[in-house]
Amino acid sequence: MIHLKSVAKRNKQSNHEYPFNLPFIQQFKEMHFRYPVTILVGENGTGKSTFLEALATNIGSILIGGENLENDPSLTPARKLGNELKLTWTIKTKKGFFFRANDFINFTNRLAAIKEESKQKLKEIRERDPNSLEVLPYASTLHDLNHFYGEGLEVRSHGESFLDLFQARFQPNGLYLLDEPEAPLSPLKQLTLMSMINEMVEENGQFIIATHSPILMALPNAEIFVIEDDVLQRKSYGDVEHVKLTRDFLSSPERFLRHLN
Ligand SMILES: Nc1ncnc2c1ncn2[C@@H]1O[C@H](COP(=O)(O)OP(=O)(O)OP(=O)(O)O)[C@@H](O)[C@H]1O
Repeated sequence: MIHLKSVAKRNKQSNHEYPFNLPFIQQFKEMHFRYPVTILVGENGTGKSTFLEALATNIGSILIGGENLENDPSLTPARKLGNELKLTWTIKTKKGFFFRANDFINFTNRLAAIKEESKQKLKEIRERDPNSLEVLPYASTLHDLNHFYGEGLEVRSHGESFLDLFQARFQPNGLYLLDEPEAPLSPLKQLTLMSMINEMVEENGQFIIATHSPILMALPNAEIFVIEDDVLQRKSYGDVEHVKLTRDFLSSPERFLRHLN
C-alpha cells in the first residue's frame, strides 16, 4: 500500500543556511513513492537524515526515542525544510513512526528510568497506604511497559532490543521512516528485520528507509534512489555503488587491503 505518494519542494528564494544549503536539498524538486518500500542511499553527509527528518516533521510522525518532534530543538532546521515540502497522500495514515538509530540508546535509557521511577513511586505509596488508588497510574505504566517490551529493552543487547522494539511497535497500515536501522544489527538480524518489514508490507505498511546496508537494499517490493551528483537517481540493486563495492571487496579482500598502507 502506498500511503504517501509524493513529496515536492516548494519554490523558495535562495537560502544559504542549513539545511537549504545542502546541494541535494537545493536541487531537490520532487520524489514519487511508487513501491511500498523506498530505499534512500547516498554517501555520508549527502543529506539523507536531514531529508527524512524534514519529511517526519511535515507528517507529524511519532519520533521513537527522541523528544516530541515538535519540541526537539535539534530538529529546528529540519522543521523549516519540512514546512517547504508539499506531500500528497493516497490515504493519510497516523500510524507508524520515525526511527533514528542514534536516538535508540536514549530511548532504552528513558524506558529504564521511567520503569525505575514507577517502581519507586509504587513502593512509596504502598508503604504509606496499601489501599491507595494513587498507585494506579504507576501500575498502569509498568503494565504497559511489560506488555510492550517484556523484561525490558534495557536488559537486551542493542541489536536484540532494536528488533524487540520493531516487533512491539510495527502495526498494519503504518508509514515508517527508518534512518539506518541496520546500525547495531548482525547480517543475520538484518535478515530478520527484512522479514519483519516484509510482513508489514503484506499488512499495508509503507517504508522509507535511509541505509548503507547492501543487505537491506535487497528488500523486495522496493525502489532504490541514490543521491549522486547531488540529485536523486533511480537505480537497480546491482548498480548501486555500495552493492558493487561490497561485492568486489568480498570476492577478493586482499586486492583492497593491499592499498591500505
Ligand atoms: N544541525 C546542523 N547544522 C548544520 N549542518 C548540519 C546539521 N546537521 C547536519 N548537518 C550537515 O548536513 C550534512 C548532511 O547531514 P545528514 O546527516 O543529513 O547526512 P546523511 O546523508 O544522513 O549522512 P550519513 O550517511 O553519514 O548519516 C552534513 O554535512 C552534516 O554535517
